Amino acid sequence: MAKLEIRNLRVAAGGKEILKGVSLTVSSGEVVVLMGPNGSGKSTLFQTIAGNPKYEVLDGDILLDGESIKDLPPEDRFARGVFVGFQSPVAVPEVRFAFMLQAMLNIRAGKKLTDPNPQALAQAQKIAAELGLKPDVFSRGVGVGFSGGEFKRAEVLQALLLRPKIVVLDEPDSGLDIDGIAAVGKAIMELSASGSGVLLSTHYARVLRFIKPTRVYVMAEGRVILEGDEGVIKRIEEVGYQNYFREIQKELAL
Ligand SMILES: Nc1ncnc2c1ncn2[C@@H]1O[C@H](COP(=O)(O)OP(=O)(O)OP(=O)(O)O)[C@@H](O)[C@H]1O
Repeated sequence: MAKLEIRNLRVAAGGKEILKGVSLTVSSGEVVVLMGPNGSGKSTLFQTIAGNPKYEVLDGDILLDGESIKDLPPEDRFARGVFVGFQSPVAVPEVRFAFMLQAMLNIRAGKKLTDPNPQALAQAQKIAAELGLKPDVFSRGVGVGFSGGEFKRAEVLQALLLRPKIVVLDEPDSGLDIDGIAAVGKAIMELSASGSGVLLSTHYARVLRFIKPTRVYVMAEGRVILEGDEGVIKRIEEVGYQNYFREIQKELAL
């Protein structure tokens, strides 16, 4: 049973404090959804979980299975089983996508980066087909010429291959056509059913056609202001964030 715990995290970037005390958890088998208006701090949280050095932790902690990973470099967090898929992944033209997948699996299996791993590649191609990812991406540089939807599918492909303890996905439904959302939604449920804990951000209730969230957190201005269930996502979609915030303020005042 794995657990990622974000404890009262305060984070600065570009000289200003962006996260102002964020706490949340995600455990094996859970699908936890993070929502919040543009600029509320969701991507900042995910970058901090990944260990991007541009994001400075001022206070608080990130615990994996009770141990702090806050000061570990990104590759060690990955090796311990934390996989983060970004909102706008970067292209790495020098590395073929097939080589990167093979290298990731080799690292995890304690093999050399360059060891041939035909079974892994065959498995990756099978999953890619299920995700609707065209076979030619394997021979291209990582992300080179990938469409928005191909980027998202490629990230989910990596998660499905690796089966990490914790999968963090920043807007996995953005840029996807409806078949892509269905394929990625199915993959997210499969990941949680097989024991990964999934934390994802989204702006839209349409994901609910394909995923069943365990819990929903809502962020505003660098803080988690609310924890609820999928009803929160539906209500936000109906009335918008600002009206929703006014509604819950009224409720809290009653
Ligand atoms: N490296 C940085 N330097 C300066 N400001 C930053 C940096 N990274 C993020 N910010 C600021 O922090 C705030 C939160 O941004 P963040 O990308 O985390 O929001 P978000 O909730 O993911 O938004 P969106 O829904 O638009 O993706 C924004 O005001 C953003 O401009």
